[in-house]
Amino acid sequence: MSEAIIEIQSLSKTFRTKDSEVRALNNINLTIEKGDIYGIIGMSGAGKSTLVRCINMLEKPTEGTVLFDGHDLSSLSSKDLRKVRRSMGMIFQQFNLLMQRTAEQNICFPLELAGVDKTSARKRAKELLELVGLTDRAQAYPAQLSGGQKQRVAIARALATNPKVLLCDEATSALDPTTTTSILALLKDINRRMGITIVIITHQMSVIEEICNRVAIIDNSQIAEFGAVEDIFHRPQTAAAQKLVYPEGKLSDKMISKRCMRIVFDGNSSFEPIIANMVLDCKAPVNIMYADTKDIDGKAFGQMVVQLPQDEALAQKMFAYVRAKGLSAEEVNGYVG
Ligand SMILES: Nc1ncnc2c1ncn2[C@@H]1O[C@H](COP(=O)(O)OP(=O)(O)OP(=O)(O)O)[C@@H](O)[C@H]1O
Repeated sequence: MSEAIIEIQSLSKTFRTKDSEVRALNNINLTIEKGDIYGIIGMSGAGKSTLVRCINMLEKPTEGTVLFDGHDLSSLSSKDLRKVRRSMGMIFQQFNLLMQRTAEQNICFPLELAGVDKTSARKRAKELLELVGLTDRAQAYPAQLSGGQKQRVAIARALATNPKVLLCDEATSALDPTTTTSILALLKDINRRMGITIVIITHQMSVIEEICNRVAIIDNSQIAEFGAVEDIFHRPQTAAAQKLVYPEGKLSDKMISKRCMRIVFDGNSSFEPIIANMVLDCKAPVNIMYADTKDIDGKAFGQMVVQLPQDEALAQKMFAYVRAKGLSAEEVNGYVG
């Protein structure tokens, strides 16, 4: 049975400066369950970083509560809060490593703060360096490491105190696509092997699709939509979700005032030439406005947007054809990114 590890209840955060007030979070309710890889996605300024900082109480909520493993964090003494924080590892976009310390010494750092003796700390650091694939770089300084390697050290450091949750704030945003994939694979492996719950803050839907099982979309300081990643990717309900899921920009100019069908390939169908067969079956041509599909072991993943014929009966026939093949299809009428 699933069990909540983080419960955010009616949480709001207002920043007050001398002459202004910013409501960064407005009535957030969110439950993250043990073992989840939970994505929190939104545009710049939506409130993502504030939310993650409220989860570990680096930022005190103006209203509402955060329950961590059943404990109301705002009711804890600072000593207890420090203890709980050790159960929440965190990694950042800019890695935040200590530049004057080697990889191994960076990993030992939180253990030293927790009062662990040097020998035990070094032993644990060695295990973690092995886990993140950096055994041979133990004595390297951050300046001698690539971005991906630095993030691996940061992950090892975050895991040093055996956290229950790993909070990742734009952890792959400074990395190239290949390195991003390898870091996400490492996080997935850590989640599976160690059972650590992972919270991923990002502005990239590709990150969510790659490793998260659940997602919350934060827009304008509020949760616009949340649920299983598959459901949101197939059927985004709100404008905020659609903006993230649809291939924005790449087709917006072409799609203005055109009636289109978005088809999602989720790996349940083999990659038969579905559009070609639909055209043959319906005896009407279509324009492919956008396609981002990939073939993995003979299964199709990704999405495609095709312009539908003007004729209503033909358009409906095309929807029926695609859905009969077990694919999800929805209309994106006059969508402008
Ligand atoms: N310490 C602060 N004082 C005043 N305003 C703040 C503070 N921290 C954040 N804000 C404001 O709160 C809002 C949300 O910011 P936040 O950094 O949480 O957004 P974000 O979604 O993480 O954005 P980004 O992806 O650009 O980092 C913004 O309007 C921001 O200017």
